[in-house]
Amino acid sequence: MANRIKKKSPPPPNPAKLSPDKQEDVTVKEIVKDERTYKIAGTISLLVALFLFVALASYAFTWQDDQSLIFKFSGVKIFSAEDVHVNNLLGVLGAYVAHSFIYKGFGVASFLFCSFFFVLGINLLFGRKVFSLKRNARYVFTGLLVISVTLAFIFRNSHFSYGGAYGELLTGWLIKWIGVVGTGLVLLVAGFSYFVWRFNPTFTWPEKKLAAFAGTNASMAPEPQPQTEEADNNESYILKQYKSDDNADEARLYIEKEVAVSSNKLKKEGKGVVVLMPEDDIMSEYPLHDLRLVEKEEDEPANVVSKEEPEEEYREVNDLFKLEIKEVQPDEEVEPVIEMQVDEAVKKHPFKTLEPEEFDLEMEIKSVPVFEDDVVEEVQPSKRDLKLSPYDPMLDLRDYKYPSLELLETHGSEKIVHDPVELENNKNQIIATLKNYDIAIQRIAATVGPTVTLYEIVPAPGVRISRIKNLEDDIALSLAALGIRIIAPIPGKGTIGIEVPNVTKRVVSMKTLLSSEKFQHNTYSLPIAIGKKIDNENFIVDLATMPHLLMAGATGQGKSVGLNAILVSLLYKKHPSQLKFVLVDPKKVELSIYKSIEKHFLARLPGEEDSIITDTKKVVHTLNALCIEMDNRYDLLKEAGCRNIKEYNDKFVARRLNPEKGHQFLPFIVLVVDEFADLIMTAGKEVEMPIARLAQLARAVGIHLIIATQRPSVNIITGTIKANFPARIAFKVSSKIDSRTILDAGGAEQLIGKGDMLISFNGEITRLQCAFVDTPEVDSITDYIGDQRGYPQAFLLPEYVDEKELESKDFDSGSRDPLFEDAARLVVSSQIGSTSLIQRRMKLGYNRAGRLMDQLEAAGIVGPNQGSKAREVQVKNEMELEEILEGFLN
Ligand SMILES: Nc1ncnc2c1ncn2[C@@H]1O[C@H](COP(=O)(O)OP(=O)(O)OP(=O)(O)O)[C@@H](O)[C@H]1O
Repeated sequence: MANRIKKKSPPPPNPAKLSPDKQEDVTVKEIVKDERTYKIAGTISLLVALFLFVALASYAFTWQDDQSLIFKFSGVKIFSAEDVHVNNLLGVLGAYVAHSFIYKGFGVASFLFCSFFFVLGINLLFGRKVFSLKRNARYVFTGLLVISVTLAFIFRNSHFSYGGAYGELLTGWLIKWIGVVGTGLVLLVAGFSYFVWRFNPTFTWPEKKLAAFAGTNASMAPEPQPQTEEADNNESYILKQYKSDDNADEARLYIEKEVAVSSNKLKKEGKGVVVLMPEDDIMSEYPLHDLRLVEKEEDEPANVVSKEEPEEEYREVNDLFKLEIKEVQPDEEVEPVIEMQVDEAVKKHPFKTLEPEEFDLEMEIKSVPVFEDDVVEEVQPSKRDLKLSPYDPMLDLRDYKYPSLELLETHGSEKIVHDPVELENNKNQIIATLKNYDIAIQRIAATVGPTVTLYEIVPAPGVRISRIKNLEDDIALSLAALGIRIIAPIPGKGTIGIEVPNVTKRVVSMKTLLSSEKFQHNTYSLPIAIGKKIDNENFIVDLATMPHLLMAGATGQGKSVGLNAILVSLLYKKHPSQLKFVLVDPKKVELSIYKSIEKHFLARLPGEEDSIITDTKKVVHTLNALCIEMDNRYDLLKEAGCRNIKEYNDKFVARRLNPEKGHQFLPFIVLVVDEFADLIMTAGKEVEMPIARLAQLARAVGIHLIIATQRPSVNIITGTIKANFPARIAFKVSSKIDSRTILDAGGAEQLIGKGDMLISFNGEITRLQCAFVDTPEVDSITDYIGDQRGYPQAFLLPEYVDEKELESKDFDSGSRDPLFEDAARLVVSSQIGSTSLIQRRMKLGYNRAGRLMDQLEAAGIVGPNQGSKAREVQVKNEMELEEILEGFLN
């Protein structure tokens, strides 16, 4: 029957039978996971804490009677005994527990158990880490040991068990091993250490704290840094604590206690000052002490290697130099590659090796480039190898010494002055302001820079970024600070940045930047140290990759200092043979300090007196001359089959380009214009066109432009100029429009001046504190360079002849060219009557060189034109020439 029924229709599953299994599983998990379980457990834990506290406290008053009762019933039996009346407020249980904890356990120190259950209860009840349980457990454990032993020792003759059984046991051992005095001393030190560890009292002599710390933590301390003792003290203290326990609560204690945090030590940890709120914290209910402190890395000062070459290198250089002079006997037909004085000496002593002292140091001594083309079959292999050793352009000024860092000064303190109170106030203000507009945030972190602090905010999901951006002014108002800048969002980070100026600003010294590892050891062609980023990283870039720089800022905001910083960086890294500056200074004062390095680093037009160009007309000529130089360089590159100056110079150094075919080592040329607005106002297109042309094309041939202006308006910085200056610097400007003109973005009007700047480079806008270098420092650097032996004159740019001027000027063929004497000396000393020689050596245009040659012919110095051959030089030596020239004077 039953079977039949089954076959017909199986009975429906009985839910009552199936469900219990499944439910049981889920319920256990759910119960464990359920937050109510935590809350109940928390409440129980709090109750235990309270129970313990009352029982222990009560025991202190009732212990005598209760203790005798417990002994009477020999422990737990007291619970089953009838007619027992204990005095403890919590009855038999209270009396028994208190007796177990105090008498049989740790004495008075047992109160510490209350704190453990209290912390556990609070954390469970509130569902988050209000206090650190781990830390508390450590304190409780150590406290139990130290306090119980200490009290047992002090009250060892008392009836009340102050130290409990454990305390008394340990004290007994200690007294046995090291005597009463020894135990007393050990306990004193242990008690004091525990107190310091637990409460970290502030002592009035910071040096002492340093010593104590250094002594006890020598193994943890990072390698020593060259810095002040005081700075070391503060920083290591905080870091050590933070490092030893990666716990926000731990850090809190020290942030609250330490006011100033200096930078150098912190940077060793490879981090920056970043203050973080815990991930899940929201809004201002959490005070600053929930923040975490981390330090960002600052570039380590490099082991500055003196640029002075070692003795051996000098010897090598000299050997090479001697050999080259001996080997390269100028062919009669070929223009000599060394200067006349050297030629003469070699002619007189054809087989004598010249010692460097035999030259007049003031005359131009050119190292002799020997090139593959010159190597003739007869040259013996060994000599040939020597001849082909790489050409060194520095040999011309082979004893040039680079300026040393001692010429620079450290301005103010290098410490990051980081005031926790200021941080807390700003953070709370930001959070409160955002809260007023119903903007919730998830997380806030602060990075303390030299002049501004960046607060990075992660908004709660669903908050529109534009809303925060629109509150810029409100936040500025609530922080009562100028120079608030909001970056929403920070590119590549997904956070919103609020930059708030620091109350105490730090000057970034040029010396710090130049002594950094990054500056000392980089492979940049034109390294420039501009300043420090907000995270204290040094901003050092290659001008050659920029490749031109536009700089703007209202008057007095740090432009000139910025220009000096760039020029000084280059002077520290480049040899005079590698770099030339063309300085244009319509204001006439700013760049005049560089006059003393004229014969080392400056370039000028032929026939000009002054290397620093202040006259607009001459600026136009100079810019056009630079364009000619650019074209000439392109011709050379084309001929050499090179794409850029680096390839070309490498090839030249490897002696694969023949100087007789016009090839030469090409120094970089950096054009600096201090006040561009003045030039545009007076010369307009005449200036704009060559600048635009240079900016478009000159990069590959090693000509770079740095142009500064006070007035970044659209009629000064035109579209053509802007399009060709991808790297731009803005110091504080007076309006948002100016900021847009220079950076294509607002923000520069919010800067706070004194070197606070924004740089737009590689499509990113970065806020920097510009490095500070004072005029006396620049003076001492230029004097140091200027006092050394230089070239006979500034580097000559090609001559530029303004066709219009030429036409308007009625050229008097009777009067001699001002360069006549120079040309005559050149022709006589080289004994080559060639127009192209004059053109090349004197950097003149063809017309002027031709005219000079005609005048030389008329004066009887050279013979008539002989077609493709050079003219005959009729004056055979300089004495004869001097007589002729004197004759002209009379
Ligand atoms: N990087 C900096 N760090 C600290 N202070 C600075 C910095 N740059 C400039 N200053 C301060 O600002 C002053 C003015 O700077 P600077 O002469 O460079 O301004 P400027 O923009 O060139 O002005 P102007 O256009 O009138 O020549 C300096 O004398 C100096 O006190």
